[in-house]
Amino acid sequence: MNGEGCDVGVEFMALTNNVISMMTMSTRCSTNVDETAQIRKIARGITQLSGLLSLGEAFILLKKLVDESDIPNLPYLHAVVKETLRLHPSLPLVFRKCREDCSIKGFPIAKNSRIAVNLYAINRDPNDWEDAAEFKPERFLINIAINAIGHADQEDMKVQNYCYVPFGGGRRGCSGANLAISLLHITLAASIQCFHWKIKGAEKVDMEEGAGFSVPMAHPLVCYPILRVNPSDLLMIN
Ligand code: HEM
Repeated sequence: MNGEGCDVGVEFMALTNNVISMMTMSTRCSTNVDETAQIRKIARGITQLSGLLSLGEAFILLKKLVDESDIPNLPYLHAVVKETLRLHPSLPLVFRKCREDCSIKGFPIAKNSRIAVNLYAINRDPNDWEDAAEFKPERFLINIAINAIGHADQEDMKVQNYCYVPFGGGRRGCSGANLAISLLHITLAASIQCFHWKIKGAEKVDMEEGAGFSVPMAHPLVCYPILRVNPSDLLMIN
């Protein structure tokens, strides 16, 4: 599952990207808490072992339409969303005005200067990220595992150290980050659970980046949903 050359990874990355641009989609409100813990453990195991290829199948093991209560048990989904936002932040540049004279890495910045902070470059800095330009959701799984045994979450440290900044940072950081993340997870999870995605006219998604302030895809993603599981059948099981 390493690298942007991986078909499935790239497909999902593009799909996640697409979901990011559909942030207005509403999410279903969860009313049921189905404690199928064993099934969730199996799903999680499969998801971790086989990566994205099995994600849809793992979801089917849940035997119900995935909802918010399942999201904490889907580490690979978290990892894919995180990695996609790392490589393709929706807002690659943010701007600040300096309130006083300062210096950044030895460069003097005069009071009232306007500076652009390159989030895109920070998220791909090879000093902070191994194989920085590659799509490797697994890098976040390692940290989830570390977290599970009670050590500090390295990715949280990266957020604190401003190495991972898809939502900007500081006082003017994105105030919708939590909402965005939860919408992304649930929308992506349900899209994967219920549909196979066929890419129009290609086997692989072309992730080449085009020109523009938001660094859009050079070749916009067009894909067709093919029913894997009927969502209303899953809802009836609930
Ligand atoms: C994946 C989805 C999203 C991404 C990647 C994203 C990213 C960002 C970034 C990079 C900034 C600039 C932060 C900075 O200057 O340091 C920002 C600002 C902001 N975002 Fe988001 N955002 C997302 C979704 C949302 C949503 C869903 C909402 C609201 C419901 C939202 C509300 C805001 C607001 C109000 C600001 C301005 C904050 C300020 O200037 O104080 N964002 N966002």
